[in-house]
Amino acid sequence: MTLVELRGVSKSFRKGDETITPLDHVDLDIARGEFVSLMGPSGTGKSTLLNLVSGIDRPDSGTINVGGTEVTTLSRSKLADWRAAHLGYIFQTHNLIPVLTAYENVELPTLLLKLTSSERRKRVALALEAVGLSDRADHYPRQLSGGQEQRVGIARAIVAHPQVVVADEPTGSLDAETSEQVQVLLQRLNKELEITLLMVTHDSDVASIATRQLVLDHGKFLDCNSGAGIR
Ligand SMILES: Nc1ncnc2c1ncn2[C@@H]1O[C@H](COP(=O)(O)OP(=O)(O)OP(=O)(O)O)[C@@H](O)[C@H]1O
Repeated sequence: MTLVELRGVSKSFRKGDETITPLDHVDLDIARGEFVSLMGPSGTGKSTLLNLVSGIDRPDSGTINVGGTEVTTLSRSKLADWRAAHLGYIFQTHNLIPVLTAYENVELPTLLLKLTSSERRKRVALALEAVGLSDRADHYPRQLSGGQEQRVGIARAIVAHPQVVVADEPTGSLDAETSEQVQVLLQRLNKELEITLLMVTHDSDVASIATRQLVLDHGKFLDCNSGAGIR
């Protein structure tokens, strides 16, 4: 069943006198439970695609449907509510708030949801458990290793039980061993918690952990290991 559906999506930016079109009438289907990796040369529009799927930016034309919601038609305030409930975002650098503990950082997105305080506590505890950091809940980011910080960032991305998690180079700033741990974690989240993932990476080894690999170049998807879902 298709969870993310892009149809005829285009996005251009003006750079001085020049217009660049990172995405040119792109179609894409991602099924529920898929783990899709997206590679491609620098500046080809990978982050732009993530920003469109997550409703951070809007396309110039085309439609983007996520879990039955036509994201492109939502008002700014509806979009913020939708994103809080249905979308998780993992960044290259974890973007944790230094004055908040791991628990409080993970709790943050849930404050935008209508939950009782006991439901909220349960969700945060489950998310920290999923990334193996229950024992670090009271630690501040400076008291955590780089890999642990990234895992807190991942717990924060999944705490709202989103339909889709997008990840922009989640291992990009990690050493090889820590990157490996995060890759194993992402695969586990996909297989065990059935989280649908769309991950941008420059590293073909990291891309290979996904169930489907896409390459974006000159505004189009070029290549993948399965033709399904791309035109
Ligand atoms: N808000 C913006 N304003 C102007 N140009 C933009 C904006 N966002 C992206 N671009 C341009 O669009 C193109 C695609 O950018 P994007 O960040 O999506 O590429 P990318 O494939 O993720 O690159 P990288 O692999 O280097 O992260 C680039 O040329 C970039 O400069």
